[in-house]
Amino acid sequence: MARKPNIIITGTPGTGKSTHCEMLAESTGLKHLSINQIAKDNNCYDSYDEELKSWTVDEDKLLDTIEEDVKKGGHIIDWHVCDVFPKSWVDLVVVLRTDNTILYDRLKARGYSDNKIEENIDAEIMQVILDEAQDAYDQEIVIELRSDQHEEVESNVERITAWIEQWQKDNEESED
Ligand SMILES: Nc1ncnc2c1ncn2[C@@H]1O[C@H](COP(=O)(O)OP(=O)(O)O)[C@@H](O)[C@H]1O
Repeated sequence: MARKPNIIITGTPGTGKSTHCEMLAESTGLKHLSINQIAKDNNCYDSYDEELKSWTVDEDKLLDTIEEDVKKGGHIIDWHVCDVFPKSWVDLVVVLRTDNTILYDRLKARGYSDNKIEENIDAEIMQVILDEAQDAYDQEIVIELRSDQHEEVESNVERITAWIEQWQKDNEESED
């Protein structure tokens, strides 16, 4: 059977990663890997950041935990960090982008502290994650999609689904 692609859905917290991943997993049958949840379930942490009130992830332990599964293909990786996954694992990187004022409201609604909101809004303005994605992976596989409005979730998912179908066709052909 043909291999299925691995896709990273990344972006600043609140841009809509898990919303997109859930819908995409439903429409494609690819498996949604919520990295925050996996890190928590497998205790892949190394230290606690007092200022941000969150744990920092032990990336080596995290990669060891998911390697065997991800290498088989067919996974949607959902995390705000994208540049730690080996290039050979990754077929497409989607960076979600959200308008600052919309993102502010989403993070406020989530109950984030002012510090944490400010840090995330600054990262979105500076396009930190897009830069990281473009530095870590080939330009052709990194795409940037808007995630301001609900309708965009659906159109983005359609676009990624079409990309997956094309990828699978191309890969079947190259197997002949
Ligand atoms: N494109 C969008 N339009 C409107 N609301 C959105 C959109 N994407 C996400 N949301 C909402 O924003 C909040 C954060 O989305 P979520 O998927 O949890 O983000 P992330 O996983 O990137 O932190 C949720 O309440 C979600 O319903």
